[in-house]
Amino acid sequence: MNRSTSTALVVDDDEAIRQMLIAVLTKAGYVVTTARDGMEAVAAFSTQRPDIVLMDIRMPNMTGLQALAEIRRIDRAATVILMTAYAEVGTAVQAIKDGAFDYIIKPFDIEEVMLLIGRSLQMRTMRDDIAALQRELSASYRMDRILTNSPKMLSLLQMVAKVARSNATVLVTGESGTGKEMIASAIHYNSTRSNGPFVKINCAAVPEGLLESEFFGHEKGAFSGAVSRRSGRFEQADGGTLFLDEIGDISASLQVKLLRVLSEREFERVGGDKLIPADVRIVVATNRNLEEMVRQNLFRQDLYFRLNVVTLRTVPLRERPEDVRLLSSHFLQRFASENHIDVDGFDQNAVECLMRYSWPGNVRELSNAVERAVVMSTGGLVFAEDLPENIRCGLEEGSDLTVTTEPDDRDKALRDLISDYEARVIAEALTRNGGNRVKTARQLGISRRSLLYKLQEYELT
Ligand SMILES: Nc1ncnc2c1ncn2[C@@H]1O[C@H](COP(=O)(O)OP(=O)(O)OP(=O)(O)O)[C@@H](O)[C@H]1O
Repeated sequence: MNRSTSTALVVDDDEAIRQMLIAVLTKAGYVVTTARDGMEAVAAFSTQRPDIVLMDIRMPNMTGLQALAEIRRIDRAATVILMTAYAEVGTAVQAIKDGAFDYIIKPFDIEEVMLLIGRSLQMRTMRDDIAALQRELSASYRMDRILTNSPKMLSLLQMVAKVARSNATVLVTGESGTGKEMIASAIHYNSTRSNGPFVKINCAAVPEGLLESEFFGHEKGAFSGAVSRRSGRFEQADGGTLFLDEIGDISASLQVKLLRVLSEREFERVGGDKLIPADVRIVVATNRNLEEMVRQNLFRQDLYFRLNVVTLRTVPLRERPEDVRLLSSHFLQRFASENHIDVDGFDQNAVECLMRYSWPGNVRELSNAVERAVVMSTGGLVFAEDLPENIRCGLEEGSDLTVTTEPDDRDKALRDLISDYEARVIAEALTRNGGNRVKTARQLGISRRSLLYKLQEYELT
């Protein structure tokens, strides 16, 4: 903060102190206004919003403490320094608990006052910077960062917006790489907890024996290796959202403990006996079928019910071909700029490959494929040859579209083999889309007219 433009409000019923502070602060470059009691102070604060308030505690009409409460009601981030006689230090300490920045004891040393004011303004600048950073961060998780042209995804995002407003526990299900974590962060950053922390833990990535301490923290000496007290993710997420990814992977005993926190809203650190309140909104995700796990007694039914207050299902990429085009262009631009490669777009064959492939790894796989293609390209257009081989051929692992040459195929010309393959791909896509030619053409990345032509050519009508 630029000190020359900082504003200060001096509040004291003692005229001499007011004059003295006006003189010193003005000399130091502050713009100073004054008030004679708490009531005037609150009125001045609400119209002028000074950067700092220097206020006596004992004043007529409204005391400094009452005024502090009123000022904090107007702006919780107000910076207030209280002035007090030695006998009132106990009250001043209480005032700090109530949100005052600090206090000074009268009679005070003017240098000490200036130092304190400087420090408080520094803190204020830091706090503003952090808030701006948090806003930026939350903006980067805003829903408009989730790119989609798919009606299914748009209705999912509408649900996300509704759910975000509540405090309900949310279960996000869906295949790997479909954006479950993105949905969880969108819930957090669009909720009333968005200024609190968004803490995540991948339950499958932490060894089973350590997961309980990762969740709840531990006391010093709770187990060998617990050399000091450590807070867990529940504590770190206090006032915010805790995202438990791969929840289907937690042990039976941890399921019991999680159920307890969800119902009682408090927990103990491992090796501790103090109950710690859990002011945390829980979002969990899994790509496993929890219902089936419940049937097989692998997941507690009561926990499943607790987690399943609202379920959001992400949409696999193969069910939203419109997003393949949108996301591949987005990733192309992103990776081109990150790698300083001058790329204009995809060549038509590359687009066809991208549209034809069924993306078992979903958006993550698409992002990796485009990154590779951009890196492999020599600039200009990205060609099919730049894509990973399986995508170039429209194959995913285990695909029944594998091209095998039958004994009588061996004599066929390459052109005929390619035609046979193309006919199979088109027939498959047509079946997948229930015979809808518009959808099939869009998915294959070819025009409707060329689809009709190929249908005739291959007698697929
Ligand atoms: N609609 C989208 N728009 C932009 N980027 C997306 C979209 N969906 C997913 N992504 C990106 O794809 C990647 C995978 O998404 P995310 O990690 O959220 O998936 P996930 O379902 O949680 O995966 P996993 O189950 O493997 O943990 C991330 O880099 C994410 O930013």
